[in-house]
Amino acid sequence: MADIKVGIIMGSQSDWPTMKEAADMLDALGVPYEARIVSAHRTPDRLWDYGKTAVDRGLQVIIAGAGGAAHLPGMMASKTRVPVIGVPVQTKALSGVDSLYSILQMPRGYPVATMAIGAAGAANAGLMAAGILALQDAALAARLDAWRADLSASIPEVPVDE
Ligand SMILES: Nc1c(C(=O)O)ncn1[C@@H]1O[C@H](COP(=O)(O)O)[C@@H](O)[C@H]1O
Repeated sequence: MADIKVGIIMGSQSDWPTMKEAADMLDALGVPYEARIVSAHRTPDRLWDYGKTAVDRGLQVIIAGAGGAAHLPGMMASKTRVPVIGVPVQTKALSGVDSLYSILQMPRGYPVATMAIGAAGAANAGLMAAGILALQDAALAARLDAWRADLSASIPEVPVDE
C-alpha cells in the first residue's frame, strides 16, 4: 500500500461531493490519501482516535471539511499537531458563512489553515496539502509546478465573446 500522508476527513457523507474536489486534486497530482467520515458531534470517539493516532500513522497533513457548526477542523487541530487545513462546506441556511466563521476564528495556539467556502476551497486544500508535501518531495514538486504552468497557460490573454 502506498505511503499515505494526507487524511481527508469530513463531518458527514453529505460533505463528500465538496471534499471530493480535494481528493480529485490529490489524484491529479499523484498524492495518496485516505478519506474518512469523522464528526466531532456525532462520532466524537472516532475523532479522538483519529487525532491520537495521526502522527504515528505517518499523516503529515489533514484536510478537514465540515458545514454549519463546523467544529471538526478545530477539534482535530486540538488533538494533533499534524497541520489541519479547514474547508468550510457551503450550507443552505447561511451559505457557508456559518461554516467559515466556525472554522476560521481559532483561539491562539491551535491554528487551522482555512480555505474559501465550498468546492474551490476544497480543491485549494488539495493543492495546499500537495505544496506542503512537495517541500520534501522533488518529484511531487515537479508535478505541482507542471500543473500550475498548465493552468496558467489555459487562461486566454484576450477575452472572447461567448
Ligand atoms: N459540522 C459538522 C460536524 C462537526 O463539526 O463535527 N459533524 C457534522 N457536521 C456537519 O453537519 C452538516 C450536515 O450533515 P448531514 O447532511 O449529515 O445532516 C454537514 O455539513 C456536516 O459537516
